[in-house]
Amino acid sequence: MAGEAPELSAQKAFPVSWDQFHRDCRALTWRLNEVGPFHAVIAITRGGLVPAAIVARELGVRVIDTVCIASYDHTKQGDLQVLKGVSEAAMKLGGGTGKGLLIVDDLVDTGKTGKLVREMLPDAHFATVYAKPKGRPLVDTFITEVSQDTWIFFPWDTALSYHPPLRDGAA
Ligand SMILES: O=P(O)(O)OC[C@H]1O[C@H](OP(=O)(O)OP(=O)(O)O)[C@H](O)[C@@H]1O
Ligand SMILES: Nc1nc2[nH]cnc2c(=O)[nH]1
Ligand SMILES: [Mg+2]
Repeated sequence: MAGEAPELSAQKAFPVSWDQFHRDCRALTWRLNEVGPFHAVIAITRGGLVPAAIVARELGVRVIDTVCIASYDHTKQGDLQVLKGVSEAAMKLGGGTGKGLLIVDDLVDTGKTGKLVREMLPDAHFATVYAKPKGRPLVDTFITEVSQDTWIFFPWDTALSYHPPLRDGAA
């Protein structure tokens, strides 16, 4: 069933800069360091790639795999498609159930993506940088919760742009 996020304009915007995202990923790593050690990091692409790189570097993990899932077309979520599953090597490192593996994503919203990956790796630790209330129960470790009607804008999706002066009627 395709879930529809309310139109972007109706939502609160939560823009995140590279600097803020890097600091939030480091904060996530401080928490994960209490839970580890991990044999491998599994990034849920594409949003999990940047946090996975930062977390792996901070935790000294050198085996990084991906689970490639497509579901959102901008703000609308369609059916989830698994384009690539967990590699055999990573599966083996996790004893077939994900034990000692760390799944990383940028955020959990409805929780559908997290649920699908948890079914693949039930004993893995699932971490995201941000979480919305609906998806929060799926996540083992996260840094910041935002409201369900917030749309997070990640640094790789945005750019600095010109904003006209207030006197010229800028919002
Ligand atoms: O909890 P959910 O409602 O399932 O939403 C969370 C997922 O949505 C986004 O990915 P998206 O599917 O947009 O793909 P992308 O990471 O390649 O941008 C985000 O990176 C999470 O993976
Ligand atoms: N960029 C972005 N992608 C999402 N996918 C599901 N929720 C979100 C969100 O809040 N921001
Ligand atoms: Mg994603």
